[in-house]
Amino acid sequence: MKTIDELLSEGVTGKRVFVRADLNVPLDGTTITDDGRIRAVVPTVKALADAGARVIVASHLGRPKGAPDPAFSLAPAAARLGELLGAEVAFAEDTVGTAAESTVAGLADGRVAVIENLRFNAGETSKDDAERAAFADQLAALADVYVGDGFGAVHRKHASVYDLPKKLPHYAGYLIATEVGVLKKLTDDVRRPYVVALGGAKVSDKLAVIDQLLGKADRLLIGGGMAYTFLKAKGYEVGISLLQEDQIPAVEEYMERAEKNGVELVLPVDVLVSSEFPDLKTKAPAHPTTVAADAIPADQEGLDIGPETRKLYASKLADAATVFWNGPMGVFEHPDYAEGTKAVAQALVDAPGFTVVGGGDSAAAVRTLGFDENAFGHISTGGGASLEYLEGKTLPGLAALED
Ligand SMILES: Nc1ncnc2c1ncn2[C@@H]1O[C@H](COP(=O)(O)OP(=O)(O)OP(=O)(O)O)[C@@H](O)[C@H]1O
Ligand SMILES: O=C(O)[C@H](O)COP(=O)(O)O
Repeated sequence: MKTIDELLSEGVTGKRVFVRADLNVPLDGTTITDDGRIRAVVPTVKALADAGARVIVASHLGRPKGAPDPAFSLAPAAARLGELLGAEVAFAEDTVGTAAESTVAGLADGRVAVIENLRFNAGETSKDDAERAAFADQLAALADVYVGDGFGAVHRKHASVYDLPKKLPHYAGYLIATEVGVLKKLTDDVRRPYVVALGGAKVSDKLAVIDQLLGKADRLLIGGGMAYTFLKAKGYEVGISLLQEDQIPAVEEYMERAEKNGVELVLPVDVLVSSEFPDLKTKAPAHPTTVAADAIPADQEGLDIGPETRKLYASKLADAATVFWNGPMGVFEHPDYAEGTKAVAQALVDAPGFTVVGGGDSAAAVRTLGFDENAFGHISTGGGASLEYLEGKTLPGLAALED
């Protein structure tokens, strides 16, 4: 993989450099609630700009349906990037076409532009190779060189991640180099006990990872939205909790295999439930009830792990030599459902070993709940991406940079 340092030594003055970042930050309306992913790409953007490149920063945000949707505009992220760089950042209101072309044409050497959300275009995420390649051609027309630095999205076979680097000279940015360097430590010679904690909401994406982790981790702690498919597979009723019904047979097999292989698969023993998802805007009191994991009422959903589970998970992390944690334990954005995530974060801080937190929302949770970033071994910008890396999968965005 060629790195950005090689690009810089070749000289970039006046070159149009396309930086594929992951600016998929949590938003409350147009307010960014955690700018960690923007800060993470600053070293790459700054180095290129300082060397006289014309920098085009591109990213996805959320999961719009292949068409413009103002709720997912990158305009707030562009403004924040400008503040962090201490320089004006131009914003193109379209990803490709006239608006993007004229913004890029107007860039002076050493200046930066952000183009609108890549996923406003169906070609970005298309499963059709030709459609993706056609969109990548449009993106390629904007630039001379490609720098991949959106670690959080390298597991996606998307046009800007996988197809575009094939069309331009390509290099890995500083963030990707750092992330891969740290995660490699967890795949090469991991110190034991190795404990993995999994939660969050992208259940279908992340359940498959457990298949591989069963051969690697000593203990798996399951929380967040992920837990209810396990509880259901155990024969419990989960009410209206997040559930991946089609994965139940796979989860049953994971539980059997864990037992056979001597991997501790730890599930919640109690959960906080409510009949309503909380209002994350007003943060109005949600008045949840604590119930045993096998007593979730039919009309209620589990939204955090309960107090006994918090203690149990803390005890399972207390002697860990290596920890990887992805996915909040509950809907931490609401104070009534933040205690589970706080307890696991605190247990990582207290654990004697090397701790890695991965994921956009997991990293945001750690910071917004008031933890010191330096208390963790590494905070990765990638959730699904880091899990798939640990799984040993070939990640499209890394493979494309290696080619
Ligand atoms: N029990 C639950 N029910 C519904 N949503 C939940 C539950 N527990 C956690 N969540 C939600 O999960 C979301 C985060 O999940 P996600 O899988 O996106 O994690 P992540 O750290 O951002 O990883 P990635 O980077 O892959 O997106 C949070 O917004 C949180 O509110
Ligand atoms: O949040 C993430 O994990 C990355 O930005 C990738 O987003 P995605 O899961 O919507 O592809």
